[in-house]
Amino acid sequence: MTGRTLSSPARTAERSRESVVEVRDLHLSYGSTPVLRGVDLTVAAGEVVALLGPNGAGKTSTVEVLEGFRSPSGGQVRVLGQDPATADHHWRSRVGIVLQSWRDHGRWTARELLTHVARHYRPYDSPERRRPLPVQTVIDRVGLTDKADCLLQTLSGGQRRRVDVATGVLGDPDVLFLDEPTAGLDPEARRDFHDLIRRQVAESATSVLLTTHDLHEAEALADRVVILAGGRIIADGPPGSLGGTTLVRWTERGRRAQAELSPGEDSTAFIRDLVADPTRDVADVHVTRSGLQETYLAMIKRTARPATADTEIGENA
Ligand SMILES: Nc1ncnc2c1ncn2[C@@H]1O[C@H](COP(=O)(O)OP(=O)(O)OP(=O)(O)O)[C@@H](O)[C@H]1O
Repeated sequence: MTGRTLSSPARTAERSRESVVEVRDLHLSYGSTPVLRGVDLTVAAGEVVALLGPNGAGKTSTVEVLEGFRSPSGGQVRVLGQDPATADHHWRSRVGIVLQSWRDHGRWTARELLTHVARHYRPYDSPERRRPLPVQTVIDRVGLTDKADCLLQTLSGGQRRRVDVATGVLGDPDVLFLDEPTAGLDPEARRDFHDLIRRQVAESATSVLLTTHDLHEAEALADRVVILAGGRIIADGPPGSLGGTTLVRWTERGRRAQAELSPGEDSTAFIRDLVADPTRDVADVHVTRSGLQETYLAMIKRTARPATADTEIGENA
């Protein structure tokens, strides 16, 4: 495995929390084409995890396996303690899903659709977990108050996406899978969505796994960012641990020098010591900080090279 992983104390702390999603050595092929080649992934109770990766990396495929909509070629998958492929209706009532594509309910209003879906959650209501949430509450939370009684086919793409999200949270899920939930949303709707997810996690300790191409969203929302590329997880850690390297460049006795500091290192102290050292003739100090975006792009680029060789092996197999 290439790329960065969580430091071991953080990983140990995370493992000690109850795992709501547990994936070990997940393999998935379409025909003879392997897409997932040994994915390991955990989501702890109440944790928000963002799954990142380039187009075609296998994010949707992974989420579909976790939802029980697609059978893996190999590996172990547990969601809320059960195998999604064989889990029962009670399990399904505890899982919220927002797929990438719309369902076709254009001649219904948002309220009609949500009222219809809400009925399916009623048998799973309990004093500990009231299911479903009141339809009007969900409508208000996703910012559809003014559009709740309009036909879905008259709503904009972003408004329809809000309906999808509303459907996903209606059952007050224990775990919520969201496939590119904010694609096509305007900045205000995106912020509303982030607030909705934070509230869902705070009030119901819902665990969330979302796929996104928006690195700012991952940084803003996720406790942990997981990067999928070349069929494997190439990085896994809090957003701050995956970005934030600092490149310090300077000239010393007329020659160029540089140092790359990792996120935990104190760059201010490094620079202070550098310029204070009387034995070194340091000048022209430049500091560049890289965020998650730079780290992500560098990791994807590094992974792209061996992945080409892997593909050839896979095709010959
Ligand atoms: N039903 C299918 N049959 C054959 N190949 C498929 C099928 N679904 C997906 N694939 C292929 O599997 C790979 C992974 O697709 P997937 O949709 O899981 O990727 P993704 O990471 O979600 O991509 P994106 O970011 O573009 O949504 C792609 O190469 C895709 O063409």
